[in-house]
Amino acid sequence: MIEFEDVTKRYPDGTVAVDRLSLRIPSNEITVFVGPSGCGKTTSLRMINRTIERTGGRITIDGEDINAKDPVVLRRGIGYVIQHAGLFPHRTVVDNVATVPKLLGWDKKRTRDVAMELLERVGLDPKLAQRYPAQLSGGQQQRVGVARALAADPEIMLMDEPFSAVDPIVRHQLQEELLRLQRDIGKTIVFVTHDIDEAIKLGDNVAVLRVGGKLAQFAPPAELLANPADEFVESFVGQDRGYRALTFRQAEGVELGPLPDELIVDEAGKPVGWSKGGDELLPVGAVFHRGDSLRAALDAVLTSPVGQGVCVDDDGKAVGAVDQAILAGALRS
Ligand SMILES: Nc1ncnc2c1ncn2[C@@H]1O[C@H](COP(=O)(O)OP(=O)(O)OP(=O)(O)O)[C@@H](O)[C@H]1O
Repeated sequence: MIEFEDVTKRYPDGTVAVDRLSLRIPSNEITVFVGPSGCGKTTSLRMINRTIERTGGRITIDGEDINAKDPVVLRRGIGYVIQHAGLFPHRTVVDNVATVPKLLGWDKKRTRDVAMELLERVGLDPKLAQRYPAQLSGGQQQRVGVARALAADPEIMLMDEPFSAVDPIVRHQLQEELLRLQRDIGKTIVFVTHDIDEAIKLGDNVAVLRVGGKLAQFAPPAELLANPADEFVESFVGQDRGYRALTFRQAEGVELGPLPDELIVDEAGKPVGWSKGGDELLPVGAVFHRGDSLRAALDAVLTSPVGQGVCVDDDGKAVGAVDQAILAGALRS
């Protein structure tokens, strides 16, 4: 656990970037710092690896004050990923990933093996290993940045707006991959973003900061959406928070109706379209799985041309349908 106790950062010009911040960042989970520009997110993050020194309070990792450690030793146990990846332009991809293992004096073979394995883990084709950063797309560079931060197998990963500089589609992919990776590696990740949707999607816990570096709320995303602590948090999480809160409600409890006769399925039972009587088929619309959220179920109903959302099992076989009336009942409960 990383604990902030009354942590303050006052820059030499008098700016108070972080003001008596107290919070506990649980191990092996993703904690997101979110808030408007200038609210002290980056300052808070960088005080953890002491690339910015706090001016008041205490930060401990597993009970030990980080100031009791040599900063170089401290940073070896903490991976750091930044916007635009910050790769070394004159080193190949594999050499970039191998940066810290080389500093630690690992032998060549082990270093290379670990670097290649990590490239694969973050979803990069091994063929890219010998390229230089400028020969990669922005999304690929970010993946290399994540692989480099993971190379020495640190307990903690600090990620400062790592996905802000890529387009929305790549950003979505990188977010999904981070969640997948985290299911395997279970690191303590502290992630900074100004995007509340990203915070809600990635965070096990979200710390909302307000300008002046004060903590407005620290809570799991579902709690943040359901019970914003004050007007600032409420306006920051957005107008459609009720709808977005459905992301955290399981569709599992929704009673499925029978498959309508108009739904045409193939021989494996997978939905192929809605029959209009003749040969023409209307598209199925979005489908949802049993374990999906109520938001996915609602989306299926809204995108279905006949107002019936199709539920499928793990093999893609249609197992039931829901309509507005069934969903309305689920929402009321
Ligand atoms: N070296 C510095 N000297 C003086 N003030 C600074 C310094 N670095 C940052 N600040 C100020 O501290 C406050 C917090 O900055 P910080 O970069 O931590 O915010 P942020 O929430 O990460 O912002 P953004 O989302 O825009 O990156 C801002 O008012 C900023 O201008």
